[in-house]
Amino acid sequence: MRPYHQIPIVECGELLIEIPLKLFAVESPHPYEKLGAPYGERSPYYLRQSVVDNLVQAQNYLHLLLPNWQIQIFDAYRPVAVQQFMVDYSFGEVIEQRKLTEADLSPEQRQDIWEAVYEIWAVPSLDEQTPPPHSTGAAVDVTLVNGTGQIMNMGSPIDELSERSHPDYYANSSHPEAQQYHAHRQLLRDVMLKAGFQRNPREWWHFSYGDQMWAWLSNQANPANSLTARYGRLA
Ligand SMILES: C[C@@H](N)C(=O)N[C@H](C)C(=O)O
Ligand SMILES: [Zn+2]
Repeated sequence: MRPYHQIPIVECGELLIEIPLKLFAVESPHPYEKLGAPYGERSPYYLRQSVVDNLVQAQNYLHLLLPNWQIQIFDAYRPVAVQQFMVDYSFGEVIEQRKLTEADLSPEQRQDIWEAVYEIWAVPSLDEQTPPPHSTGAAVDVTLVNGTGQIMNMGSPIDELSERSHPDYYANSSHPEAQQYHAHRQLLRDVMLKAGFQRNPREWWHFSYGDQMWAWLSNQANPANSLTARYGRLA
């Protein structure tokens, strides 16, 4: 359980709709589809209606500052089966990086690897009270692309299992490159928050609107609020 799982979900029934991809840059091929994640008939490029509206708004704010830049969509809707697939895939990746063999793992090593995986991945829970954020259609993983179509360097790739994923990892560095990374992360955060999103405190790329994490972060930022989540799990 994470603290945000205490937030009640009052499902509003809003539709999951296709993201108008022609308005955005898009990571292609889709990073999890190319790994064989089991989307079935579903597409990752769907979000709840208000979440799409806010994403368009975020890009409009970006255009006021930098007319030719774009928000690049890395991932959006993620069925629980895909969440499970990605969690298992990441577990395997850590084993490989550490040059271990799954059959030989001690219980402590296994536990340590799961802790590393769940630092950035949500548990693929089927409990309706604790849905993975992306399975609600409220969460989106994004980055920035400049006017010449180059993906901005944020100082770490999306989904890296390391402290570099923390949004403020480069905040106090005196290195000019690191300051650039932080400036890019702040720009992305500023336009997304202005459009109503909240950012995951552990990941510079993960934003959501209307889910439990969003309500919890909004309530933390303003203790006078007692927001509930408007989106629960879809599948
Ligand atoms: C790992 C990253 N892509 C992500 O989406 N993390 C959040 C917490 C999630 O799994 O919902
Ligand atoms: Zn995410």
